[in-house]
Amino acid sequence: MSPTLDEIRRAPKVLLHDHLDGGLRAETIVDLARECGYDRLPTTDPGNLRQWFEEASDSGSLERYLETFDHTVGVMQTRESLVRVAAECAEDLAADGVVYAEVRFAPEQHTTTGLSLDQVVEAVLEGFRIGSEGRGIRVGTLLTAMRHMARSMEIAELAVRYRDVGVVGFDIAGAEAGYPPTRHLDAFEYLQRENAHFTIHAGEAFGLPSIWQAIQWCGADRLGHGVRIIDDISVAEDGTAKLGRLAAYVRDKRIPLEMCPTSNLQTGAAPSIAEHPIGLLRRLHFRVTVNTDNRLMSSTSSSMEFAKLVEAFGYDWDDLQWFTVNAMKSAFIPFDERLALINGVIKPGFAQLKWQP
Ligand SMILES: O=c1[nH]cnc2c1ncn2[C@@H]1O[C@H](CO)[C@@H](O)[C@H]1O
Ligand SMILES: [Zn+2]
Repeated sequence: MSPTLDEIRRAPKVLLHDHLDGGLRAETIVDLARECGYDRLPTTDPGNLRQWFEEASDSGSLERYLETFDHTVGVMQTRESLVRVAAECAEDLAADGVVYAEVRFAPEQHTTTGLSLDQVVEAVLEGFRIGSEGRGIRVGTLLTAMRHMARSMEIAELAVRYRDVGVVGFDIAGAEAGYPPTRHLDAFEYLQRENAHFTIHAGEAFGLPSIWQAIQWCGADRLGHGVRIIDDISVAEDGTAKLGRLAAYVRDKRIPLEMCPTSNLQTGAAPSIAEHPIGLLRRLHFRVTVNTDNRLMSSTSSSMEFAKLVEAFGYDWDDLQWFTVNAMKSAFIPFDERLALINGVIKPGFAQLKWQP
């Protein structure tokens, strides 16, 4: 019997790729816009607004997809709004059965009314603390630098400054084509010298050169999306696969792929769930993880991403546990803490679901 959406919601899940400014509740956007006088929302009806985000994000282009963030970022410019959005994020993830999450956002985008980068980070950390308390979830924060801007070194330093109080890593995001990761090489080299962890959005809207740079020039610990790694894999008619040197390196080194199936359909990175590279990459035992990217824009959740994969690929509980353990192994928190979650929470949780009458 394949796992149902309701059962999947009860499974202990791990989420490594989720944007804070891509996961707001529509009601909250409307409230915050009213409070801060933001008057550019396409509609102030929460139901219509939710639908607007989903449709506007479904353009087949990453650049157009990213335009919708003007509205979420636009209402996240005060300490109170950042605390609220982060607290609700933790609550929503916990309600979906996520036990460990790494949520990312770009501090540099939240300073238009005068907050300092430190104040922005402190507000978000406070919100995650409030929203996680007593809900059986742990939330780590990733600080993102925008790849078209030139503040990555500052943001990398910010991530190191807050590493002991909830920030677990660093990322770059934004339009990929025209903005290769090597533009930010100084930031990545600094993080490596500081023994800090980072992931890079690569191989989503641009191909193998972006993935190659992220890994071999910048030293990324994980890849955000990384779907285009399939351009370096050829599959014969009998199903046997031949890996090129880069794909082989990614698999041999167990470099985690933060895959986000629904988001990829919207930005045109994959044609359908059934044809999504995740099917092949899972079969070839790449270290694949399953993520939401932007729950608002994609109208999704961790459970829904899993449910779609179950439907398209016939995955069972063992597959879902494999994705989940992969994600926990790939988290940026210390090894002993990852192990404790795998053995103390994830394996017992899945065992209970697998053996229920
Ligand atoms: O899938 C994606 N690819 C690249 N950039 C993204 C994606 N989703 C969101 N952002 C960008 O990351 C910023 C910080 O969270 C968002 O404001 C958005 O511009
Ligand atoms: Zn992303």
